[in-house]
Amino acid sequence: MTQYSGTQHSGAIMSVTGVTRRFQRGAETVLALDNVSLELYPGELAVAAGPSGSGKTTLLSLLAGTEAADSGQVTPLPPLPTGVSPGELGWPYLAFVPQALALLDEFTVAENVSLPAALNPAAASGTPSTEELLERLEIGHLAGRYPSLTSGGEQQRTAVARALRLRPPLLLGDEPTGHQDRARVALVLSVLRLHAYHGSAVLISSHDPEVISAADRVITLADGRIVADERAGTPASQPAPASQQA
Ligand SMILES: Nc1ncnc2c1ncn2[C@@H]1O[C@H](COP(=O)(O)OP(=O)(O)OP(=O)(O)O)[C@@H](O)[C@H]1O
Repeated sequence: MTQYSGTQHSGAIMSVTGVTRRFQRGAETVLALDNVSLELYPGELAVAAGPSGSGKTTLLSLLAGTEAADSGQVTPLPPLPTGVSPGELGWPYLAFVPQALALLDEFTVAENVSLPAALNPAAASGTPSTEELLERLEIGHLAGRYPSLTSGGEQQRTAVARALRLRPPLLLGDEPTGHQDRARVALVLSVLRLHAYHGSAVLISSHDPEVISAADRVITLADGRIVADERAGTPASQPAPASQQA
C-alpha cells in the first residue's frame, strides 16, 4: 500500500474537514474524533480500521448524519445533493448499515429490503430488485420471515441488502461483516466490492484482517485520529475476480 493524500484529490463525493467529536463521561471528556479530515471517492471500497474505541463508529455515524460533530464539517459533494447535511440525504443517496442494523421487526425480511424503494418509488427504477438482492446475499429463502426469527448473520445481510436496494452513490457500513462466517464475509465483501465497481463510494469499518486486506483503501484510526490512510496498488475501478462476485 502507498500513503494516500486523499484530501488532495478532486472528484470526492463526501468531504470531512477538521471534525472533532467529544463525549462526556462523568467528569471525563472523551475525544472520540480529534480533528479528522478525509474524502471519500466513487469507485472505492474503503475500510476504517483501528482498535476498539479508536473512533470508527463515531466517524461512520458522523458521515451518515446520525451524530453531529462538535466542530468541523461533513460536506456532501456531487453527485450527492449539496447544501444539505448528511442526515438529510436519504436512501437514494446515502445508505447506512449501522452496527445495530435498525431492521423493522413488524416487517418481513423482504419488506425491510424493499423499504427504501417503497419510500422513494421514483428512485427505484433501474435498481436491483429485492428478490435479486436477497438471492445474492443468500437470504432468498427467508423473504417472508420476520427478522427476529432469523440469525444475526442473516439480519446483517438483510441490512446490507436494504442498503443496496436503491444503488446509492454512498454506502456506509459499521462492521457489516461482523456476524458472518468466513464464506459469508467473502460474500458480503464481494457484493460491496461490486457496488463500488459500479461507481459508488463504500466505507465500512472492520477489525477483520480479511476485510482489511480486500480493501482498496485502509483508513487507520487510533485514539480518534487518522494515523494512516493507504491505498492498495490496484485501482478501485478494476473488477473483483469473477469468483468473488455474487
Ligand atoms: N455515547 C458515548 N458516550 C461516551 N463515550 C462514547 C460514546 N460513544 C463512543 N464513546 C467513546 O468514544 C471513543 C470512540 O468510540 P467508537 O465507538 O467510535 O470506537 P470504535 O472504534 O467504533 O470501537 P469498536 O471497534 O469497539 O466499535 C471510545 O473511547 C468510546 O468509549
